[in-house]
Amino acid sequence: MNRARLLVFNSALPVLDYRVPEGMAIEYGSVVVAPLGPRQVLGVVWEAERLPGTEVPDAKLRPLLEVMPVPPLPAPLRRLIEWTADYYCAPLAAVARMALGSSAALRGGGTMTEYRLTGLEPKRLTPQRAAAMDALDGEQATIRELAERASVSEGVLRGMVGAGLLEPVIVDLDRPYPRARADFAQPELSEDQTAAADRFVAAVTKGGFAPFLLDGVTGSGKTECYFEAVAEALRLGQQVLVLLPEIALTENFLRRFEARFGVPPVLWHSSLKSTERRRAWRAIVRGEAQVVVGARSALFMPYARLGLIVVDEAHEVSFKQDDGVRYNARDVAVMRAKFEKAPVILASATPALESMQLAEAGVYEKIDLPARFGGATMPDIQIVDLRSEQPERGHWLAPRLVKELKARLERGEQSLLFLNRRGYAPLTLCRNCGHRFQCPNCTAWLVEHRLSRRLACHHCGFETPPPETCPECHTADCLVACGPGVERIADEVREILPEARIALVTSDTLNSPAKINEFVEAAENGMIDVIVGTQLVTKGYHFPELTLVGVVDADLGLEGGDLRAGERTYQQIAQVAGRAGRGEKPGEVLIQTRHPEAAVIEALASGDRDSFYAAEAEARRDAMAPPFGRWAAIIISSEDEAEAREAARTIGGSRPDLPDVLVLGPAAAPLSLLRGRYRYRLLINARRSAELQDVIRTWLDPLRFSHGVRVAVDIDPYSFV
Ligand SMILES: Nc1ncnc2c1ncn2[C@@H]1O[C@H](COP(=O)(O)OP(=O)(O)OP(=O)(O)O)[C@@H](O)[C@H]1O
Ligand SMILES: [Zn+2]
Repeated sequence: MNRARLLVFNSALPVLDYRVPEGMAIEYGSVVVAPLGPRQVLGVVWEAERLPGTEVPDAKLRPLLEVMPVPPLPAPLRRLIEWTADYYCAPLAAVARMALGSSAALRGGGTMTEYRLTGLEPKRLTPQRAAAMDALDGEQATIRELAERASVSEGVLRGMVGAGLLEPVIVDLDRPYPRARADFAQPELSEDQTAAADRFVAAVTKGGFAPFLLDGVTGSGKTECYFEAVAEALRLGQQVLVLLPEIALTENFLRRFEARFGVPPVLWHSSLKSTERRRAWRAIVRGEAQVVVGARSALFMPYARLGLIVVDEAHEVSFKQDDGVRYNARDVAVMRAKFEKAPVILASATPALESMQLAEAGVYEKIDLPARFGGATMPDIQIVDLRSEQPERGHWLAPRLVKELKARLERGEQSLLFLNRRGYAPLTLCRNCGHRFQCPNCTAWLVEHRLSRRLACHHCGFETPPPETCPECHTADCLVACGPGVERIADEVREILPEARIALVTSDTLNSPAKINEFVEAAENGMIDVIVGTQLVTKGYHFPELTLVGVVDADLGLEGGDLRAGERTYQQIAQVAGRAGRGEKPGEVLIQTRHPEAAVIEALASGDRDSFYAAEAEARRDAMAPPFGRWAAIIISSEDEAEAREAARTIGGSRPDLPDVLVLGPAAAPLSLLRGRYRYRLLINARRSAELQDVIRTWLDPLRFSHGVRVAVDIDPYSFV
C-alpha cells in the first residue's frame, strides 16, 4: 500500500487520505497517527472502496507519521463497525471509538505506576490526609483514580507519597492472565441440560454462524449449559465473550465461572481502572484473554479469534444503550457472531418477544429447558387484590403478605420484597401549601433518600439536602413523603418484624463489588431474613433458603403505558418470582395489584406464558409495532426551548410522504426537560418493507440547525420519554 484511507476517531472530521512512507508496513485495520494541520489525529486504515471520500491526488498527500504497536483491528470487527453505524444511523467514528476502549493501550505494553498505603500510621495527620487514609484502605490505583475515590486533590496524595504514607507499585500491563481450564470441574448435567449443551458444543466445534435462543425457566441451570460451550471454545483455543446486562451481576458470575474453570474470566466494563483497562484490552487484541465477561461495551472489543458469544439475561432492556451510539447490544451481538462466523447463545427465562418471533421463524434455533434443575419445583403464584385486601393506613404490605413474612421468619426461611423504586418516597410535598419538589434540570420530581438525607433526581443526579422550611410558603417541618420506595418498605418490615435481619438492595447500597459480595455471602449463609430490593435483585441470584417473594406494586411498570410495558412487567415479575423456591423447599409468590384482571397479571398467576406472548404478539401486529413493523425515534434537544421547538418544527415540516412510513409528532417529550435540555420527539412507524434508515438519512442530512441543537436518531427505541 502506498496510500491509505483513514477512518479517524473524530466524528467532526471527514475521511482522510495519506501517503504511506517508504518502509512503513500497514494493513487494513492498522491504527495509525496522521498529521492534520498542526495537529495529529488517530485513525484506522480502512478499505477505500468501503469508505467514500474525495479523492486527493498522490502529490498532495501528506505522509502518515506512525503505526501503533498493536495488531490491526480484524476485518469482522471492521464490518461490524460499518453495519452498526449504518443500521443505527450513527457516525462511523463514534462506533469505531468503542473498539478502542482504552486509547492509552495503543501505546504499547510496558509498565504503569499505581500507589497504595504503606501501612505507616503517623500520630498526627491533617484532616484531609486522615480522610484519604480511611478511604484508601485496601485500594491500589493511579494517583488520579485514588484522588477521585478519596475525594481529595492529587496534590494531597502526592504529599502523602513524599511523607512515606503512599508507596508506588509498578504494574506490568502485559502480565498474563491465569489460564482457564476447560475440564477443571465439570458438573454432571441433567438429561435436558446434556441435550442443550451437546447442541452448543457441536456448533462451537463446527464453527460458523449459529444463533441460539436458550429458553429455560428460572433455576433450570442455563449457565451450566452454556459453560459447556465455553469449555469447548477453550479447548479449541478460541476466545469467548459473555455479555451480562449489568455490572452488579458480574460478581456472582465470576464466582461461578471460577468454580467451573479454576480461574476468574477477564472483566471488561466502563468502571475498570486504567491499568486493568489497558491490560485487558491488550490481552483481548492479542488473543490472550480467553473468556471476557462484561457489560455491553465489551461487544466492540477487537477480539483476535472470537469463537463464541453468550448474551445472558438476553431480554434485559439495559442492553439497549440510550446515549451516544444508540444500539441494542443483544442485536449487535448476533451481528457480530455473523461477521465472526461463530455461534451466539441468547439465554433467558423470559425471552424478548422479538427473539421469540425469530425463533418461531426459524432464524434462531430454540433450545428449551422446561424444568428446574435438581427437582426443584416452580413457585406457587398468588394474586393479592389491593382493593379488597388493603394494607393498614400509611403502610404498603397487605395483611396476607405480612402473615407470610412472619411465617418465613419463624421457620428460618428467607423472603424477598421487590419494588422497583429507589429511595424512601418518589414524591415529597409541603403539607401546608402543596409545593412539590422538582428537579431544576429535569421534568421530574425529586426522590427522597432518607439514608443519605438527600432529595435526588434519578435522571440527572441533582441532589440537595431536604430543606427545613418550605421554599414556597416557609412553613417549618412541613414535608410529607408520598408513596413508597424501597427504603420505606424496609422501614415497614422493621416495624412489623423487629427481630428480622433486613438487607436493602439497590444501586445506592450495593455500589461496589465488595458490597455486592458481602450481600451475596450473607444471603447464602442465612444471615439475612428479608431482602428488600429494586430490579437489581430480580435476576441471576440463587439463594436456596429463599421461599417467599412479595411483589409490592405490580402495577408500577404498567403506568407509562408504552407498547412494551406489558412485556416488561411480565419479564420483571416472572424473574423476581423465579428467585423463590430454588432449593429443596417450595417457593411462594404474592403479587400485590389493583388490576388483577390485567392480561399480564392473569398470565403470571396462571403461569400461561405462551398465551400471554401470543396475545402480546397480536397486539403488536395490530399496531404495526416491532417485530412486525418498525419504529424509530428522532429526539431533538437544546438548552434553549425556542431553538429546540424550532428545530423540531423544521424536521416535522420536511417529513417524507411515503405510503409505508408514518410520522407522528413532533411533540414535546414526556421528559420535556432533561439535564437542562428542552426536548421534542418524533416517532416513525414503518412497514418492514420500508428502507427506514435511508428514509431518515435522506430526510435529516440536508437540514441545518442552530449550533446548540442536538438531533439524535433512535432505531428500535425502547424508551419513549
Ligand atoms: N448440572 C448441575 N450440577 C450441579 N448444579 C447445577 C447444575 N445445573 C445447575 N445447577 C445449579 O442450579 C442452580 C440454578 O442454576 P442457574 O442459576 O444456572 O439457573 P438459571 O437457568 O440461570 O436460572 P435464572 O434464569 O433464574 O438465573 C445453580 O445454583 C446452579 O449451580
Ligand atoms: Zn434532574
